[in-house]
Amino acid sequence: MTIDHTLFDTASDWLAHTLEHASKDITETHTQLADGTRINRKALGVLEVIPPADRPNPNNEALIISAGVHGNETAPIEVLNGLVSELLNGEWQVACPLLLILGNPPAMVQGDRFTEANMNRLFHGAHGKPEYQGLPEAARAKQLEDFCRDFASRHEGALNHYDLHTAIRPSQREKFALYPFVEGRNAPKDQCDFLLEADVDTLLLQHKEGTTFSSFTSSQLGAESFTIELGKVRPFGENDVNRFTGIRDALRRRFRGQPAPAQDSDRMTVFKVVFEILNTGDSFQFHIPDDVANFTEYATGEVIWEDNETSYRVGDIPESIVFPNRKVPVGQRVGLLIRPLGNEQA
Ligand SMILES: O=C(O)CCC(=O)N[C@@H](CCC(=O)O)C(=O)O
Ligand SMILES: [Zn+2]
Repeated sequence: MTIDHTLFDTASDWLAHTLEHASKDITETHTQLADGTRINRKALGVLEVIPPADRPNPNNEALIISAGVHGNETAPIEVLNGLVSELLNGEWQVACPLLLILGNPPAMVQGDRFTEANMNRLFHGAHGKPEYQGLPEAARAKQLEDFCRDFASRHEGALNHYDLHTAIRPSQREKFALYPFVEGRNAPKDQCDFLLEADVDTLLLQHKEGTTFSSFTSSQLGAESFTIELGKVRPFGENDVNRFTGIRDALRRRFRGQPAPAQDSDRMTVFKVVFEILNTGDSFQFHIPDDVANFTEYATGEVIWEDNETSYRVGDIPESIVFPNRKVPVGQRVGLLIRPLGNEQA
């Protein structure tokens, strides 16, 4: 492959460059591909890709794609890096503006979810809270917000953001997406069809605004945004690439501005979040075992968590757990309880 070395110095690709320079400040660099596409390396792990002005953008859109907001969620990082290599290698031409982000390079080097604080709780302005001052993840979350705001202001067309993750636990539904809550907004059919194209057949509707990256772009920038869970956390090099061809091919198709293939929308299973379990402090007890899979269902009456004031029991309709994780700081999410959409009675 031919690589433009003004972009990545002597590194073999974008990911190698990002890992090599993870703890350094690097300057913005601009380059142009032979076909006139401009590529701006805006900061470490952040590329803006701008097609020539006279190239049609048939889907009339601008895309923000992020991976590695959690440093140990490596499969989507490898997918995005592979697409960047294809583009730089001239294998296809890009049709729409792209902002491509590898979120947390120092955590990627360590192979950890984060170094000092969970960056996906620091968006939507949360990075400014006093308790996060001086933490690297707070500075990075602010920087990424600024890049996204600037990108949104300079490019026309529908703004979309897909924040790609993998989950800590095994999952009864391997691939699923979360739709951030915005009052009055419903997930559009074309977005659900894109998820199906990417082999993501389960959608969780959030019930309130959060401090995740996708919640920020959705609420503050008016983007159609999703957090997408694509499988299970594994170290670099240990991912089965065959499990990620759906998202790779669907993103490549969007980057190229090609039309969406038809989908059978009935294949999408939709859940809504009914309760966000938070670590309430010293007396908090979580009754879900550490090794339980995402989407494990709990029957009516089962006690899920309790503290000195509250005992949370499943209501008249069974509820399933997603993202169980007791090892979070006080005030943060220990898990989500969900129900299939349509079971509205209870
Ligand atoms: O497996 C887990 O427990 C976490 C996987 C993960 O990082 N999920 C995201 C979801 C963000 C959202 O709710 O949109 C996260 O926890 O940040
Ligand atoms: Zn994650």
